[in-house]
Amino acid sequence: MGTALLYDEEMTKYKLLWVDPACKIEVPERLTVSYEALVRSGLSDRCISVPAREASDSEILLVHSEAYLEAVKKTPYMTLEDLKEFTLQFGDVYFHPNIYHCAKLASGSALQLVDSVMTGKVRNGIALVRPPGHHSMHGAANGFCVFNNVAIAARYAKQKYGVKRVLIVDWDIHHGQGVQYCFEDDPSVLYFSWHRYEHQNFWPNLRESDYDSVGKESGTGFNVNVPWNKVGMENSDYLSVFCHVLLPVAYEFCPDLVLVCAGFDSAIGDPEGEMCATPDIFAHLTHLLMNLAGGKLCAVLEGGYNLTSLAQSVCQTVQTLLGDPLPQLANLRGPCKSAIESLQCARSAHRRYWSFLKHAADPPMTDISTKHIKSTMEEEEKREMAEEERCTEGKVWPEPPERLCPPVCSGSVLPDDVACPDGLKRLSSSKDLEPLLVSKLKNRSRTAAVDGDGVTTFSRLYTLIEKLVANEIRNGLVLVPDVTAAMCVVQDLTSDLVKRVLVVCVGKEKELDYVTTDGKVLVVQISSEDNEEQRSKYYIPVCLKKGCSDTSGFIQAVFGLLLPLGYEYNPDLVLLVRMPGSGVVDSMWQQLIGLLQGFAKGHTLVLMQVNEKASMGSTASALLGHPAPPLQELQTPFPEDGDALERLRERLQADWKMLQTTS
Ligand SMILES: CC(O)(O)NCCCCN
Ligand SMILES: [Zn+2]
Repeated sequence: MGTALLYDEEMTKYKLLWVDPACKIEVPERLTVSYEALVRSGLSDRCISVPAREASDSEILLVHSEAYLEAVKKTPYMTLEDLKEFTLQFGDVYFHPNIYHCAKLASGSALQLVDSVMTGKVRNGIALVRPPGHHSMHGAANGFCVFNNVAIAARYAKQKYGVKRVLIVDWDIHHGQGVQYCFEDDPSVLYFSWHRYEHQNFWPNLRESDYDSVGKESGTGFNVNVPWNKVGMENSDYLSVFCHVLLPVAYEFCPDLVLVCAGFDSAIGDPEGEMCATPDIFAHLTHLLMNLAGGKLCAVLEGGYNLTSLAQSVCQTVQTLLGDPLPQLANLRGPCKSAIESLQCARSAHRRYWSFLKHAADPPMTDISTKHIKSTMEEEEKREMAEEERCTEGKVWPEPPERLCPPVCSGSVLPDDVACPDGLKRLSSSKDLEPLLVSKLKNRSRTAAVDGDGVTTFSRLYTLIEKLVANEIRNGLVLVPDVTAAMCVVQDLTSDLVKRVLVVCVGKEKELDYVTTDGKVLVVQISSEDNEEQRSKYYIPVCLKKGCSDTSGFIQAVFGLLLPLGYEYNPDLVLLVRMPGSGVVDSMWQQLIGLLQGFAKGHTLVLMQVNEKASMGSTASALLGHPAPPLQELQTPFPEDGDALERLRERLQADWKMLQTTS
């Protein structure tokens, strides 16, 4: 299924008609540069164009009061003076004779997007709209927003499609207080927002934007705020919050629909955010949400005021929605001190509501919600300040790398008597291996026979790896008689082809004897085996008491450990090995394959034993980019597992900065 794109140039036909420094950045060009970038890059042609429409009164009244709607209805007939007068009652927003029309189109576009996704016409989509929505409230316009597009869409989805649970992810750099107020007592809508806060010194300066606003009454726990108390946040900070706060909660919540308040003022160069995350981060943020709700994701534009980074960020988001390979994110050095404090506060504020955060540490000693920034700046903060100057001063960043789609998505190497799953391209060995390599393989692999077909298998394997590295194929599935032997072979074959291989080993393995210490290979093993004494920087065993069949423990290990490690290690190839008898549940297996596609431009090599070929279909489906089915109702993870994972993280965080969640 495809990706919907909603855009209507009518929404460019309003602008600020008087002098107001707070509002001058909200210009029509925001929409035109975004759309034109999609056209120029060829991305718009790959989307399914869906027309905008006006939201009806009853749809707008799902969120707003009649009094407010009636008042806004009068604005098209107001004189300039009346419009100025009318505007004075609201904060940081302006009105225009045509803005009511555009606000109805913006909300209606969000509803069109929900219809397209919920009826299965498309898998996901984005609506390029203005005016934005997430600040507008029941009876008030605010922060350039007139109607709350995403809040209306959430209520509409519940009413029209009986959606039970809606996740709203707000990655705009401002707090969408309008959304928070709308759903804070509603357990069916989980609202997550990060936002520039600076201890309440940044607009809209609300006490309730802090991490301790967790929702109220039956909605307690369903409002997650992550305040940024410093500017200059980078890709590491954003990914850490996704891995250590949002994703565990989102997976436990198990939404039927994901709505994104897609504001791009959280990107580098934006005058409002003053952050340093690069536009390609949105490729990864989008990707990390795409395996929730069976892939049903609706992104609605909110803010974004640097026309260059806005256009780039929109393209990165759409390209991921279309299923293209992700760009590699280089040198992620882990969250900064301030981000860790925010992370730790948000996790500890929510640990009583979300079993995946149950083992989160206590809040930091320093009370970060005090209004006044500490007078004395520690050494670290001085250094960060210097870092910020350099980063926002420069306001230059590299153009996001091109994300080329390999001609073949998934290749397979299978025994001749095994049928190739639909969509996979069976590889035959293009050439025989050099005798030298064959002899190396012979004495390397422990299986007695690297007999005839063994060598054939190895040469096919080599061909597949060569094509992955050459980006002729995105990913591959390999079925072999003995995964352990094959693992060694792959190590040998890849050692001179790629710099870094992330090996994810699912299930226990007799002995893992090929772990390197030079960092060319990082092995993360998830099993019921407690190989703690063998642990080293590049061999990380994760023990689950009940093994891989315990999906709760498994998903916790994936978000709390595997993903942060993977981002920091930044491999050029991912080798995912499914040990026989691992017991991993198929939906979890597909989720894992989906998530691992975020690394190495999607170059994932899945190694399975022939006797597990029953799982080949679901493996192929995940490799071909189909969204993984939602995980069944997740039980509370076993306490010993959650505890062990926290301890393991604390021990590893000296070597791996992306594992830090405590200051
Ligand atoms: C949509 C938005 O969050 O970008 N609006 C920002 C308004 C800032 C007012 N000072
Ligand atoms: Zn914003």
